[in-house]
Amino acid sequence: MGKGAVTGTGTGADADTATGTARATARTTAAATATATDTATPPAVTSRSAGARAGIRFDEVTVAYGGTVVLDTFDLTVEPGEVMALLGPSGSGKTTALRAVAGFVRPASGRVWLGDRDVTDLPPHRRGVGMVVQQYALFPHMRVADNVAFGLKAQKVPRGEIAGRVAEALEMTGMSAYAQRYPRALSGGQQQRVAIARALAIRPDVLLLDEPLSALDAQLRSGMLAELARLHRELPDVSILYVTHDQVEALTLADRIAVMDRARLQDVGTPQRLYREPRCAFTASFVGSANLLPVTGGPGSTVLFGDVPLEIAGGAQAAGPGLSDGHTATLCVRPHLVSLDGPGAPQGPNTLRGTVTGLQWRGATHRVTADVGGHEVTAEVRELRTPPALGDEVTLSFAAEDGVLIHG
Ligand SMILES: Nc1ncnc2c1ncn2[C@@H]1O[C@H](COP(=O)(O)OP(=O)(O)OP(=O)(O)O)[C@@H](O)[C@H]1O
Repeated sequence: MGKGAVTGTGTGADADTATGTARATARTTAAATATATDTATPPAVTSRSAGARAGIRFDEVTVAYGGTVVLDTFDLTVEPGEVMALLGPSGSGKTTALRAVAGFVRPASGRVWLGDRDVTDLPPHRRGVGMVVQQYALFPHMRVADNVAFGLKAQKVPRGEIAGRVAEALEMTGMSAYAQRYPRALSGGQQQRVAIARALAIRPDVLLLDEPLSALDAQLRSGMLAELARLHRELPDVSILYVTHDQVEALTLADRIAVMDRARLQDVGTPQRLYREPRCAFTASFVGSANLLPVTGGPGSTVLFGDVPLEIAGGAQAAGPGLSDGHTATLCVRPHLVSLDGPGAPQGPNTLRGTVTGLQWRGATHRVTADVGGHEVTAEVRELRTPPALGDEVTLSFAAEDGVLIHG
C-alpha cells in the first residue's frame, strides 16, 4: 500500500454468513406426507383447522434425548401470518423446535399451541401444518401431480376437488408445466418447488420450513428466496416458522428472527432491531458480522478501549451504571461502518491505529483486519484501488452513533 493511499468507507454490504454448517443428512420428511423411502408409514397428513388464523406458541417447551436437553424451556410466539426465522449455529436446537410443532418429537415438559389449540398431545396429521425439509423428500415413483395430491388423498379430500387443489398448488409454485414428470427428471430447485406445492396443497395454517434452500446453489437460492417472499404475500394468513443458519435468508424473509444457541432462545426481534441494537454479543456476531471491543468507562461521555477514549452516542451511561467503576462492557461496531485510512490520516474522534493482519478481496469490497492493541478490528470498505499489505499501518475510525454498547 502506498502510505496514506488507502481510503474506504462503509459499504452497507455486511451480510456474511456466520458460523454454522449445511446439514449433511436428510431430515425426517414433511408432516404433510410420509417419508419418500418409507411408503409403509401411515401418512401423517394434516388437516386445516377450522376457522381462525393460527399462530404458534411454545410455552416453556423442553425436549431431551436420552437425558440430554436439546431444547431448554423454549418460549416463543409466532403471530398469525408472521414469518419467524429460527437462526442459530449447528446443533442449537432449531430443527428440534420445528419438530415439536410438527409433532415428531414429544416435549419432556411444556406445551405447544397452534392458535387456541393445545396440540402437544395431538399426532402430526391432526395439527394442520405443512412441512418442507431441505432434501425435498418426494416420492420417486410418483409423478409430480401425484406427489402433490398425496396429502390430499390421505386427508380424504373429495376426489373431484383434488385435481383443482393440485393445479392450484402447482400454479402457485410455478410448476404447472411439470405435473406429469417424475422427480428424477427435475432439477433440485424444481423438486423443492414441488415439495412446497405439496405442503401448500393441504392449505395449512402453519408452514414449517427446515432449511428448504440449503441444498440449492447460491443463485437458485436467491431466486427461491424471492419466490418464498412472493408466496407469503399470496398467503398472508399462513404462519411460517423458517429454520436456517443463513443470516441472509433470515434477514431477507423474516418479520422477526429468533436467535438460538445451545438449546436456548438468546434473543428475538425484528431483523432491524437485532442488527442495529443487538442485546448480546452472540446476537451481534451471528446476525451480521461485528467488531466486539471490550471497553470500560472513560472521562466525560466516553468509554475507554484500552487507553483510547471513544465517543459513543448516549455516552458511557448507555451501558448502565457501573461502567465508570471499572466494569467492562462490549462495544459493537459493524465492519461496514468502519472507515479505513492510511497511517497519516488526521486523528479525529474514534480513531484507532493498527497493523494489518488480514486482507480479503470480495469483489465489490475489501475486508481489512488490523491488530489494535492486541484486539482485531475489521473494516469492510468499497473495493480499494491500492489495498494495504499485511503489516502496513492503518487508521480505522467510526462515527459515535455507529457504536452500540452491549452490557456484560
Ligand atoms: N434423534 C435424536 N437423538 C439424539 N440426539 C438428537 C436427535 N436429534 C437431534 N439430536 C441432537 O439435538 C441437538 C439439536 O439438534 P437440532 O437438529 O435441533 O439442531 P439444529 O440447530 O437444527 O442443527 P443443524 O443446523 O445442524 O441442523 C444436537 O446436538 C443433535 O445432535
